[in-house]
Amino acid sequence: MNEPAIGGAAAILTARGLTRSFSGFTAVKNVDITVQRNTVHSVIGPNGAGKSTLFNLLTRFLEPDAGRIVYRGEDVTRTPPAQLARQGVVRSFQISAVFPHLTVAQNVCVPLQRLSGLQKVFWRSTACLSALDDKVHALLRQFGLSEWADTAAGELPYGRKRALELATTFALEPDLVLLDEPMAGLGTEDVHRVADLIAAQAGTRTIVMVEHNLKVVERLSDTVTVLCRGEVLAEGSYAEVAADSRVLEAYIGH
Ligand SMILES: Nc1ncnc2c1ncn2[C@@H]1O[C@H](COP(=O)(O)OP(=O)(O)OP(=O)(O)O)[C@@H](O)[C@H]1O
Repeated sequence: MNEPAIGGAAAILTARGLTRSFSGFTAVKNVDITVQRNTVHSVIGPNGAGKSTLFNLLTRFLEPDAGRIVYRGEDVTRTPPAQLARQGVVRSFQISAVFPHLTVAQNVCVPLQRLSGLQKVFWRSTACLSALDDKVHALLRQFGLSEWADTAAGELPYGRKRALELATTFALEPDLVLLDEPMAGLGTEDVHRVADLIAAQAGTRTIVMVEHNLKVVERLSDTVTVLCRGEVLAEGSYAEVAADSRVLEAYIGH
């Protein structure tokens, strides 16, 4: 059933009044969020602010105690995560798991195969690669992985593995991608490289990102929502929220 366009016509995902408690402790409290199509929307906040809980609620990995979620005009508050993924909401990195014993090219082939609707699983053979060769190699180029095509994914350096996770996520041509701390564990050089990869996708996809690296948030985000103690403390451009004294206090307080 189509819902009235809460959040405006350009909104792709809206949540209203999202609330979730654990054993009497409210981790996410009455959160409203509106994600505009083809923007990068980051969720930041001090440790324990409720970012992961919100992320899990939006991707339907957690049930809300209250509130509703609307995706492209449809109420998805109770939609199972797998169905939401089929509707174009793809979450890294849990869904786009990397298979360590497959090569990088074979890993990219898996989601492409799913997308193309091929019935049989050919990923151990060369059949898949020849059928989807051009697409595989275009994706590998796009994500800086061409020279690693024949390397087993498990042997990739950490930063390249993150690039592969992104490649398999974006291979599914999602309308909305949710990235959970894409810079976690990366060294400075890899942070720049992975941020470049995400920046290259921005504008043609909608990206929601939970991220601790504020430099990356500043560079990539159109909108930033700041959570503190489970509630929305501030929202706006990075410059706007960074200039908000309550945001500074929340970070210093932690
Ligand atoms: N499954 C759970 N059971 C009990 N408490 C939980 C659970 N998940 C989260 N919490 C609590 O909810 C609060 C918010 O946690 P959450 O992981 O969402 O915060 P976060 O902002 O992602 O933190 P971090 O930046 O440290 O990852 C924390 O106090 C946490 O201990």
